[in-house]
Amino acid sequence: MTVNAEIAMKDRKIPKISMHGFAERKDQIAKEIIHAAENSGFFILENQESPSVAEIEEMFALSERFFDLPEATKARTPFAKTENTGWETCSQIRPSTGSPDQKESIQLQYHRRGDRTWPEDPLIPEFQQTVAEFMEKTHSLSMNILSVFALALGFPEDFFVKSHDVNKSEAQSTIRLLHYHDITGTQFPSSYWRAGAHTDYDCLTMLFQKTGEDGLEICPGREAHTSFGTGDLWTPVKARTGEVVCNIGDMLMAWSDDRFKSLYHRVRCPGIGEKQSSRYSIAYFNQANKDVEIKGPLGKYPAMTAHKYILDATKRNYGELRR
Ligand SMILES: O=C(O)CCC(=O)C(=O)O
Ligand SMILES: [Fe+2]
Repeated sequence: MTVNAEIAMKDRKIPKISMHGFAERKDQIAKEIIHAAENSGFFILENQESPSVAEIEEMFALSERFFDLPEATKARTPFAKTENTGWETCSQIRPSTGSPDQKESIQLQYHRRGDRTWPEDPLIPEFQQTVAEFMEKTHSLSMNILSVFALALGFPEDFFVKSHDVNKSEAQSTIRLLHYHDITGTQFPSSYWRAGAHTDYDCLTMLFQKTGEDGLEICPGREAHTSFGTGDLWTPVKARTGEVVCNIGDMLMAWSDDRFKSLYHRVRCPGIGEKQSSRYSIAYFNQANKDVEIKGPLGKYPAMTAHKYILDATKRNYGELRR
């Protein structure tokens, strides 16, 4: 690659798509989304009606209150690999790095609210309701985007809406609140990351970030959902409260016979001299219900249930989960 091409990749703009007037401008917005999914894999939504900037800020404030709880309290809802729910800290070792992510996170599923996989109500009384409402809003926004993908693949418009029914017991969609610890004064070796390079294994991730809390980087150029190599040209994604960073996951890359790209991404560990205070983010992973069969229109890959797809991916990604 020429030097100029390398510079172009590093400075590459992530497409920004305004959701203003989605119902009236759907055809235009759909064109932009499909172009972004086929070419960049990552795109940023702005001006969506819901969740609003105020609702996103409220969700971040709640997340901060949760992570401020004592570790022993948070550990009462431990991460369960087979369920893909619960709280973990500095325990996820990505296959790409071999060192634990410098973060803590809690994963929750909508249909399981109120059971042992959610923190008990009295800890933060409004936690469950606020998180559930935020999930509902983010889910609806996700379904708008997934409907666009369904039509582009030749499926009925509600195809992915039906396969991502979060009210059913087979649901697998998950929200993940993330807190990257304050590491002020610590210089981690270069093999340490806040989140090591990985692809997401869902259909579509909706990521919320906070202005000033940068660090996310993406790597373009992945051609098959089964390939694990990464390039070394990373593009930073600026964090802005209110925007929704969308990225295609491996499940949709498989479902689209590799037409829509699921890219490697990572979160840098800032070094001494950089802003090393806490970073918060929120990810909503749209994952098809367990019993749904993933089968692309061209049949490039053998059909597989979404249950097996997620189980295989969690084994790969949490295989070395440290306890
Ligand atoms: O925190 C971020 O910005 C990215 C998180 C992420 O990629 C993930 O949890 O899969
Ligand atoms: Fe990710």
